[in-house]
Amino acid sequence: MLEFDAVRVTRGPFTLSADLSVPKGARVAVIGPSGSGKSTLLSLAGGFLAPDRGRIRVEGRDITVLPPGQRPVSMLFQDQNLFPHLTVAQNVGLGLRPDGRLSDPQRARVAQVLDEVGLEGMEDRRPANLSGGQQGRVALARVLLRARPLLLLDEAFAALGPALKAEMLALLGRIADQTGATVLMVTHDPDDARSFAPQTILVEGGVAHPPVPTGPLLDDPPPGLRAYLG
Ligand SMILES: Nc1ncnc2c1ncn2[C@@H]1O[C@H](COP(=O)(O)OP(=O)(O)OP(=O)(O)O)[C@@H](O)[C@H]1O
Repeated sequence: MLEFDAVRVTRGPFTLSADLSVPKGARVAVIGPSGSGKSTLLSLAGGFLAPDRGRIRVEGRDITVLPPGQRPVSMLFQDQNLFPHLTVAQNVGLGLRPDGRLSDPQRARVAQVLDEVGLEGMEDRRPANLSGGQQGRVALARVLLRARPLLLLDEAFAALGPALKAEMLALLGRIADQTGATVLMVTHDPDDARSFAPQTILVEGGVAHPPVPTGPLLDDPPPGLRAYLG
């Protein structure tokens, strides 16, 4: 369970309020017009931004003042957060030990998750020598290895073509099943929300609304969302 309890944050002239909870293991899309505060909501959960008011909890534990690295959270951005000078195996291994000094069992576990995401035989390559889809798999392998309770994606697959994006969403779904993670996914594509997320948080007019069923929301959107979806 992820809770935003009477959270409020101001960035210049912009204020976002969030008073909502997301059940454990849920898959939730975060949609809303550009500049409405979707990334702000994820930054609050990830610890990259501190609220002015309110508390944030994951599975009952107050994480409001914890730094990002100590939160039970993994976050994926569009650039996949890969280090160009490290190999695939080293990039994934960082999910277990930030200093990269893995024990033999940890190394075996890295090899296992690389197999699970279809990257067997690519352990020693560097990110520049991988396709976009393979880079996405490396990032997802790290998420799988970390197995944190909360997974945040900020338009992580927005740059991928439709077939590859569908493949990544399917892999993400398998990883979420395997780890039991709660997933919040910012997307501009209503089809992603429909296919991946039974629930959606609408961010609009300075408010992150509690999650509602995705289909009915998109079938009959409120005026602000309708204008944005076109
Ligand atoms: N570092 C910052 N400093 C001040 N204001 C910011 C900062 N980052 C974002 N904002 C403002 O906060 C508001 C919400 O931004 P946010 O990035 O959360 O929107 P978004 O819904 O993710 O937008 P988009 O869909 O375009 O990525 C915007 O009005 C933006 O101008």
